[in-house]
Amino acid sequence: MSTSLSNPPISSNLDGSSLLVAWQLKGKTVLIVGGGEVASGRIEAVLSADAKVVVLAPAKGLHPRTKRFIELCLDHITYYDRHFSGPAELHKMDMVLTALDDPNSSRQIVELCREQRIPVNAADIPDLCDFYFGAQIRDGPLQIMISTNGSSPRIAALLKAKLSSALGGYEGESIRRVGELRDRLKDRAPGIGGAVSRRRMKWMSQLCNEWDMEELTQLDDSMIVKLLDEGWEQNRVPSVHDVGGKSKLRRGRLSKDVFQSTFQDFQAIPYGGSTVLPAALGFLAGGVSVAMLFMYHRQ
Ligand SMILES: C[C@@]1(CC(=O)O)C2=NC(=C\c3[nH]c(c(CCC(=O)O)c3CC(=O)O)Cc3[nH]c(c(CC(=O)O)c3CCC(=O)O)/C=C3\N/C(=C\2)[C@@H](CCC(=O)O)[C@]3(C)CC(=O)O)/[C@H]1CCC(=O)O
Ligand SMILES: NC(=O)c1ccc[n+]([C@@H]2O[C@H](COP(=O)([O-])OP(=O)(O)OC[C@H]3O[C@@H](n4cnc5c(N)ncnc54)[C@H](O)[C@@H]3O)[C@@H](O)[C@H]2O)c1
Repeated sequence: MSTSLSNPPISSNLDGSSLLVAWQLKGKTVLIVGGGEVASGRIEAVLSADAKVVVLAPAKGLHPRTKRFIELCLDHITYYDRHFSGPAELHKMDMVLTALDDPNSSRQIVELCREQRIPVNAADIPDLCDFYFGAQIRDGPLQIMISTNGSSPRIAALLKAKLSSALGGYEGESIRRVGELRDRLKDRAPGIGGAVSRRRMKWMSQLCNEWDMEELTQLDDSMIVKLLDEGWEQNRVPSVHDVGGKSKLRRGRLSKDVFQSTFQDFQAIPYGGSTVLPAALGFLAGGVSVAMLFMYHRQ
């Protein structure tokens, strides 16, 4: 299919789904009403987002996991042993989650939240929710949420198991290391928008395309410095081996087309000095790499 800038492709699936975002809760306060098993999952989810949590539920209905969280996370959870008592409970809340065995109370709490424009989820009444939870896979900064938009939470849970088993276990660490490199790159070449931003984006994308994801877990302090000195400063992307790491060459890891297109995009970006020498060297290195990949594929 050919595309052009005047006729860019847009999704044909524009309605009937929900907005998927990574909501930032650090420093915010979340009220959880209810203390059963569902509430315990909510507590875990908001704690992983560094929120302050207020739990409101009679002690006699607490699930053992909810109890454990309350006992272990004293710094993060404020617990009140009582039923929801009215609008004053919502004071200064940034989000409210109800997980009750009493739909009437759920409904009332949701209405109060609406009046105060506080985003709310009621575990038992999807129609009243501002947002749904989903099945979650977490590995450090990697967060995968599977949502069936209210149609089949069980299938979301089953898909989670399927997707988890397809992961290698190193992705979270790769992402953490790349995050560190991105921060250091922004320190070295600061600025928002414009040519420097475009050049940073191309360089980062090319690195992630060319290195195997598992290789990225090796990015320690000294490799990061080398990458920036010998890669970024010289307008090239060294291999993991070039900066003192161990290569992990896999069959089919990078197609010739992908390599050539990212490499050409990267060359097209101007930077401080002359682009002729690095471009020529890059072209030579690119040619050699493509030839090596080609030979590798033919073995
Ligand atoms: C994904 C997950 C996340 C989580 O809760 O953290 C989640 N439900 C999970 C499990 C699960 N929930 C239920 C079953 C029994 C099987 C079944 O009913 O199908 C199972 C299966 C199990 O336990 O394995 C019962 C159920 N769920 C809802 C209602 C009310 C209703 O539908 O009316 C009823 C009672 C229905 C009734 O009375 O008949 C409603 C919602 N549940 C959602 C999320 C939202 C939509 C998400 C989506 O569609 O993707 C939504 C709309 C609101 C919300 O909760 O935000 C979590 C799996 C996490 C994991 O395993 O990782
Ligand atoms: N969304 C989901 O994933 C999902 C999954 C299963 C069940 N559900 C629904 O979620 C609800 C909660 O499920 P559960 O298994 O945790 O139930 P549960 O019966 O174990 O827990 C209910 C909790 O709510 C407390 N409670 C009741 N009224 C209250 C009030 N007015 N103020 C404060 N606390 C109050 C109870 O003391 C108890 O701690 C149920 O309605 C269930 O149908 C949702």
